[in-house]
Amino acid sequence: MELTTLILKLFITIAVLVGSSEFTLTQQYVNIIILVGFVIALILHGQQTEATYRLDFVWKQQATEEKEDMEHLEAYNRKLLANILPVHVAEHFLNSPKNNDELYHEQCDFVCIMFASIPNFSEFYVELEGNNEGVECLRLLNEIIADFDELLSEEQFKYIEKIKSTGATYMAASGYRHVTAMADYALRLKELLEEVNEHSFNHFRIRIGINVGPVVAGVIGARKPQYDIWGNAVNVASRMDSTGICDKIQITSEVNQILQAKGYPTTCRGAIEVKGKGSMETFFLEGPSKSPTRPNITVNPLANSDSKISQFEKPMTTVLGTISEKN
Ligand SMILES: Nc1ncnc2c1ncn2[C@@H]1O[C@H](COP(=O)(O)OP(=O)(O)OP(=O)(O)O)[C@@H](O)[C@H]1O
Repeated sequence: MELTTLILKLFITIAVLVGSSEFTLTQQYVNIIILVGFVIALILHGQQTEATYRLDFVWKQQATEEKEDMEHLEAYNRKLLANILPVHVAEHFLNSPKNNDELYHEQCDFVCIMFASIPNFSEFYVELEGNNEGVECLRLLNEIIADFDELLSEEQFKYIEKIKSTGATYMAASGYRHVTAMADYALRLKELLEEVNEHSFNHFRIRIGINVGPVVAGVIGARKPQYDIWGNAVNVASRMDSTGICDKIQITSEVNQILQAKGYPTTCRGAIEVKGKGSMETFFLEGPSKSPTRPNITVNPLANSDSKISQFEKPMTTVLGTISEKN
């Protein structure tokens, strides 16, 4: 603005001088050339300023778009990670420094572990031309596992964490306050498979085992991290499944003690031989709790007072089978 005023003033001064008789014709030409040069310089300056402003605007817009893209990517990565790992573990990895190769592990004093298998799925799985070399069988298994996953998004099961599914075996865990939720979940799995059988005209049978005890939780692998739990309590839970009976939920005496106190009907199976454990008395969970008002917190006869609250106490977001389901 100031520059424009200055130029105008200069123009007027020159015009006055040009008009005066003191100036010769040559001087007048020189002055006109100077004036024209000045005007051209002014126009060029104006254009340059406008170009700079435009460029600045485009860069700012690009920076905003890139920032938004980065934010979307970060949110997407968080979602992906939350599908693979429990939320608190995913947070740990997101907040830890890059190239952190340290093994992530946690000692959990008391966890409820469940294994649920469909033993006769292997009979159903056949690779034939008619079923797209077995793909149709896998499609049905995927639907069953996705239904099991979907159940976990219900409010009452939010403290249950899916650990993994291996073939036709589904593994989940919960904190010590949620043994009853795990029992309810196991009962729902049975109902769900019955519904699947009705709709698909199949005769799948489910066999479930539940145990409680201390575990070590950790993440194995860097490029394809897998969250898992290990320990004798996990082995016994797996044995409760593998030594179980189809359509039954086999539980250890510790689980039985907790569930009975909460009004769940159970029956004693008697002593069975468990590899690595010898003879174990086990029980079957027969149905839902008969207690009308069942408090959320389960009194745990095994937990000592200074027992650490495991990470399973934290509510987990739904862990769905396929990544795309959550996005
Ligand atoms: N984190 C886990 N995920 C899946 N399965 C597990 C896990 N930990 C233990 N198991 C299963 O628990 C079962 C009992 O384990 P254990 O170590 O007592 O026996 P094993 O001799 O290694 O197993 P097996 O007799 O099946 O060969 C095994 O079948 C094992 O696959």
